[in-house]
Amino acid sequence: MSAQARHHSLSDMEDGGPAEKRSRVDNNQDSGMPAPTRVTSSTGQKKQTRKKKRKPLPDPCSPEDVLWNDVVSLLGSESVDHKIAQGVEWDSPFGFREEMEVEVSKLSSSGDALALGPVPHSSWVIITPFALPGEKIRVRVYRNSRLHSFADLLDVISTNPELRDNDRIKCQYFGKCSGCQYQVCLFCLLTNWYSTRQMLSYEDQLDIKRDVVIKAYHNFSKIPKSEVPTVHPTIGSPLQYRYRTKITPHFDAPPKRAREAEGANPITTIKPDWLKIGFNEIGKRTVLDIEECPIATPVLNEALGGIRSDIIRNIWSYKRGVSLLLRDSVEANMTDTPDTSDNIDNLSIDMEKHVCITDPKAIIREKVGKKYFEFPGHSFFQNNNSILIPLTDYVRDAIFPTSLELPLDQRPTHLVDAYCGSGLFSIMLSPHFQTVAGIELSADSIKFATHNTSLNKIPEGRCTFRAGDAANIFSVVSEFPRDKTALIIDPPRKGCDENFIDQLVSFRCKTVVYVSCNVHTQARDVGMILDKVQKKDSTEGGGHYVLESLRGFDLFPQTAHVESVAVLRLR
Ligand SMILES: C[S@@+](CC[C@H](N)C(=O)[O-])C[C@H]1O[C@@H](n2cnc3c(N)ncnc32)[C@H](O)[C@@H]1O
Repeated sequence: MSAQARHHSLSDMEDGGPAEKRSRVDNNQDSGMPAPTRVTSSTGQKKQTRKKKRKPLPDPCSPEDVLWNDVVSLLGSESVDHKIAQGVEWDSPFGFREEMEVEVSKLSSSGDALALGPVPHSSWVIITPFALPGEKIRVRVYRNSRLHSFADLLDVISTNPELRDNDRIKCQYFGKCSGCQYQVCLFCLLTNWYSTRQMLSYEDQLDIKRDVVIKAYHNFSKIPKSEVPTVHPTIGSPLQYRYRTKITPHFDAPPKRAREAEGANPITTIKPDWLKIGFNEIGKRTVLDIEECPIATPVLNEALGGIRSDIIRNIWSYKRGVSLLLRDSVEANMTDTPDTSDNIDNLSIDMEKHVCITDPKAIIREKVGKKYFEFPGHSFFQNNNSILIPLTDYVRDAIFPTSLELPLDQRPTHLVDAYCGSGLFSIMLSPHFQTVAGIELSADSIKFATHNTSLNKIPEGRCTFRAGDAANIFSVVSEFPRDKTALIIDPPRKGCDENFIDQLVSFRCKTVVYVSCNVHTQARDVGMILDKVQKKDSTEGGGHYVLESLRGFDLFPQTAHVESVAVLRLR
């Protein structure tokens, strides 16, 4: 669900009480309809006419669009088409703060409960957080949209014992905190990203994430069903709590009235009531005070206490709110040199000494298997270290499938790493290639990707990195032997642009492994690649891609997000 949609804004809550709000929703302002215009009738009385103006439809593949597809799938496309033909798809039967009981039918791709409205409004969908399929719930509507309304969960009247076990919830802030939304890369801010799944067993979480991958390819890839492989079970994270290596809690500066009441600015050790240091409260713009975050690594939680005390002591000196950065870093140990052999077997990282770094300019160090990665605190690195060996091994095995049993002289020798960050895939897989070329937009990350090749003593000249738009890599690697080249793509949430895809289609190397934290844009891009390659193949020859495999990786346990890996092979 979109951040916009979930965060029923302060104005929703503050400007006017329920009655005023109720009339606003009845007038369809919240549902994208314009305010009624007042005209004077022949009797001199004012009456209202309504000019219908449609709200723009969501951008394809946006979180709103993903949700709309879930709504259509629950209502059935015939019923939806019928409502649209009647022009009533924005006419919600529900008013602001209207309460009702519904039964949850399924979960949306962002992890919210979808229910049909109570009879006679069962061709309208109600969307609520924290409830599970099969549960009877009481909800209160706070916003209407196209054939659906968003509602707060008031009560779970009857639970689904097959799915829900509240004893599994390990976080005291569960149900209130939207913190994870603020802990991921910038593009993840566009989506709601919080811990909604703790009441589920881990196996159920993995199954649900597999369904998200299936649905994404069904709704967004435009690939014929017969050409979409059976999605493999989601690979679980070795750590399901204490895994996040980066958190970004925040706090507001003292409000004016508190400053005035305080007079001077004394140093204090007692936290004023208004001071909250943590993550946003779900559905609000207020901060929820967080003393520990169970999905963050232990060193971050240990540091959080001291950081909070420092803020409390100096709170009166802050003129503005602050967003903090806490990153888990392996302390540099000169006796612990990176492994230079071609063996990238996993080593336990438990022996490492970890520290919490808060300076965005400071260098963070992570260890993945036997390799080290250094990068500035402000730059991108995957946030769940515990699953990086399974993930990079999986990508390696996709490029060198044992099932193909290729003779040595036909094995891939060249790797292209698009959107390479500070070189994770390039460096982890470098022992298996003669030549690796990476590209990445952030010049800082590229500086560190190059540094990481020396840090890991990768033979000189094997890995080269350049800063720039990913599409620029194809002119650099034009001499690579296509039948022995593999391409890894790991773009941000918005996916690849069409220029990149066009050049990929012309380049057409043997294997493409597409890793993505947004399976919906991945499905769209993979569909486009297959389509464009097929058209080119039918006119120019050169082979077409098949979508060989699809699988989710749980980089984000306890949240609704899934990392998806698609493997394309040229035939
Ligand atoms: C999901 S991260 C993956 C990074 C890396 N593969 C890793 O696993 O650490 C996506 C990366 O794409 C970079 N990026 C964003 N837009 C880009 C573009 N147009 N061209 C190249 N890189 C881009 C971002 O800076 C970010 O480092």
